[in-house]
Amino acid sequence: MATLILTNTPTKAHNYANVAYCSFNDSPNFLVSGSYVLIGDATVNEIPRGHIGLNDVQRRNAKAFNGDSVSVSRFLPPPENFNLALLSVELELANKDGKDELVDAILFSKHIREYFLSHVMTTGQRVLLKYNEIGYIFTVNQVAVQGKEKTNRIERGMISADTHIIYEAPLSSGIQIFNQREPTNISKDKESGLVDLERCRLNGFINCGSRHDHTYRRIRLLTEKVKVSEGSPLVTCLLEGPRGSGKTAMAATIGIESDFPYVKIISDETMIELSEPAKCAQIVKIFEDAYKSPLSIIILDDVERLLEYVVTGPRFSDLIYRTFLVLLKRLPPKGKKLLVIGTTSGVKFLDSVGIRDAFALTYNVPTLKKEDAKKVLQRLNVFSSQDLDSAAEALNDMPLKKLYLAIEMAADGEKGEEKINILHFRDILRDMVQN
Ligand SMILES: Nc1ncnc2c1ncn2[C@@H]1O[C@H](COP(=O)(O)OP(=O)(O)OP(=O)(O)O)[C@@H](O)[C@H]1O
Repeated sequence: MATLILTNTPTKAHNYANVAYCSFNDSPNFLVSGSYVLIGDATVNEIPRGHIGLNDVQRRNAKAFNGDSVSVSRFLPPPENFNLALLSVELELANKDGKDELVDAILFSKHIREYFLSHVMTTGQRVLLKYNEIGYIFTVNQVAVQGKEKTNRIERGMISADTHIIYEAPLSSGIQIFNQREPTNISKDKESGLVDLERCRLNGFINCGSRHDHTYRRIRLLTEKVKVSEGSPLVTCLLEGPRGSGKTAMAATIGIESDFPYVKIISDETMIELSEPAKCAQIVKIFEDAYKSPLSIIILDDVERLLEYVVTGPRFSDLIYRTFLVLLKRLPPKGKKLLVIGTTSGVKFLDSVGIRDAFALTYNVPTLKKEDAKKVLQRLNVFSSQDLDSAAEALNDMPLKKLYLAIEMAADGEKGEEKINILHFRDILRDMVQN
């Protein structure tokens, strides 16, 4: 046990970390008041010897002020498993300026696990962190160490890549949490798959009119059929439509909303910088992992891009092509069911090489008609009611991606204004069409 004098963190930038700071000469690996872990590489020269630097939240939690002496003892993790299976926290905003925040539990947990990997969390501890440029504080309510979920005595453990985090946010906190799942309902495989899927619908998933909705319902129905049907254990379908019409977001939403234990997206992004054979190996591995789960969904996003299709030059990868042909026909083992959803904006090409036929069904995801665009604009609430029809008219036959782009560009030029000026919006659209 040692006594150190309390001071600030070296700079404000050091506030957003779950560490305490001390002089290089003072020993690292301390635990303050049973709560804070001091990690070795956080020691900095700006803290005088014999002092310990804590942020505001830590000081308040320790009920101590700058200049106070605090007792600090060396903390040694127990030799047995110390990783947290479960961390339950209460979330609040560090600065309450009246603005509400929507927090995606899956993405937020990923951030916490990466940022605080190997940090020790103790019941009652309050941690300040920054996420998407917003300051949050979480208070640790409950912890459970792997293999010791039933023991109430353990009140601390270390965050690992497998720690499942549960959030509570009182109504008054201004935080709304979504995508929160019970730990037992979700496998690690599904959770990592869901993170990739959530990235495909960063704008959420809103109703884009009856034609989109029709396709969406058809695919939903397919997932139900796969679940209950005694027929083929493999169902394959293709979502085709113009670039940016919303195919990926639709397939991702089907995956996220399904209760299938294994859901994975295969896209160019998930296989970046891999060689052709490595890509094939990864694709085969994903299918083989799916065969182990009773119910799986695999999304093949942008099939022509996965095939490395280019309009000029060597046209596509023969190796990936043959891999797809095999996998789209191979039946999962007995008792396992798989739904494969492909997306494409190059259906003619897929037709010409016989890949389209490998999918049992094809559905269209169209551009927006003006009544669809109006629905989306109403939801986004960026035009005054008298400009709504005119804006929707200008967007007739546009893919959703262009609608979002045009709105973003128009809103950029309207800093401080609540609604977008329709004339400015039309100018932007005209430029986009001309380019
Ligand atoms: N229903 C929806 N609600 C809200 N945003 C959506 C919806 N569908 C698509 N988007 C958004 O529109 C943009 C384009 O969607 P998406 O990438 O799914 O289109 P795509 O047809 O797969 O495009 P590409 O052909 O380029 O692969 C994305 O920013 C996406 O988040």
